[in-house]
Amino acid sequence: MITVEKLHKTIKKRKILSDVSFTVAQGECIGLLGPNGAGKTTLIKCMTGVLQYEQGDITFHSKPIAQHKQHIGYLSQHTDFKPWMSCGESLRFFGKLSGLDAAFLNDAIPAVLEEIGLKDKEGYKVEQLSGGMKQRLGIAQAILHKPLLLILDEPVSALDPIGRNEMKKLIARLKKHTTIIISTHILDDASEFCDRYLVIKDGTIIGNIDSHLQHADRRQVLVKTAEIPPACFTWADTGVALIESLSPTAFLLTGTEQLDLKNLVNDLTAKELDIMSIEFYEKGIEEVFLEMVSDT
Ligand SMILES: Nc1ncnc2c1ncn2[C@@H]1O[C@H](COP(=O)(O)OP(=O)(O)OP(=O)(O)O)[C@@H](O)[C@H]1O
Repeated sequence: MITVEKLHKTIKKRKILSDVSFTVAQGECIGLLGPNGAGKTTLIKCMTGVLQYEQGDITFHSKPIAQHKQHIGYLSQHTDFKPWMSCGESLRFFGKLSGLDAAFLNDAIPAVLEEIGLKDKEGYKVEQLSGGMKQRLGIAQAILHKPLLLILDEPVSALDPIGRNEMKKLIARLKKHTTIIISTHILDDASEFCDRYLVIKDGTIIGNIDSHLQHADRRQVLVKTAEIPPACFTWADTGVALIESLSPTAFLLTGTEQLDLKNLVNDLTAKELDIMSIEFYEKGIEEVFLEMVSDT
């Protein structure tokens, strides 16, 4: 379990993080979301010990997180590999810096390169790698020592759709045995592997979105019809206050209070509307996020 409690961080006399508190349970995969400049990277740097903070506590299994550095894997926003080094040399260099011994690295490097889809690239120079490949090498460096906690700062930002897809599969594999915190702006991808999201804005956590919760607003119903409703059709007397046409055959209905799906189906069928599907409207993570950051 990771606990961040009342964290405050000031940079150049400017408050960057203010009273940040949250917990992450073992095995959870948490998405850290927020607009540009919200403080995500600063928070991550405080958690990984890259930055000091003037107030607050960060603990991992009840001990200061600084005592668990060997259990943390970190992919920074900008990887810092030397272009003239090969992938294998780079991993060996960072592995040695982390105190990993040569015998361990001999086995671990080919295995991790295979895991992240850079098999056979051990001898490739970093300067020969694409941006996406470099980002994958960054992940390799972060997971080389088999960390218990993996913190990834925008791991998919430089990847093409194929690379993103591979990354999603990799994260899905890693989350089986690793607690993961991911900062990302690519919310649709994150929704495939995150259990929960922390939303940060102006250095403060403004909300927590549980991805298992259905973001359905029971006042909103999405109706799709088999055909364009006839000109004589009217939505009147169905208890619906607002109708938004999303397409000629898709309508978002909003009631002043919770809508009763069964009554609505009966009313619309009585009006001979040819319903193809009807369901409570479920907001996507992006829509929920945008509402949160614009409301506060
Ligand atoms: N070394 C620094 N000196 C001055 N200001 C800084 C420094 N590092 C960060 N900041 C400021 O702190 C704020 C938070 O930055 P941070 O990089 O943590 O945000 P972020 O949420 O990660 O943004 P992004 O999504 O754009 O990466 C920004 O206003 C940034 O300008």
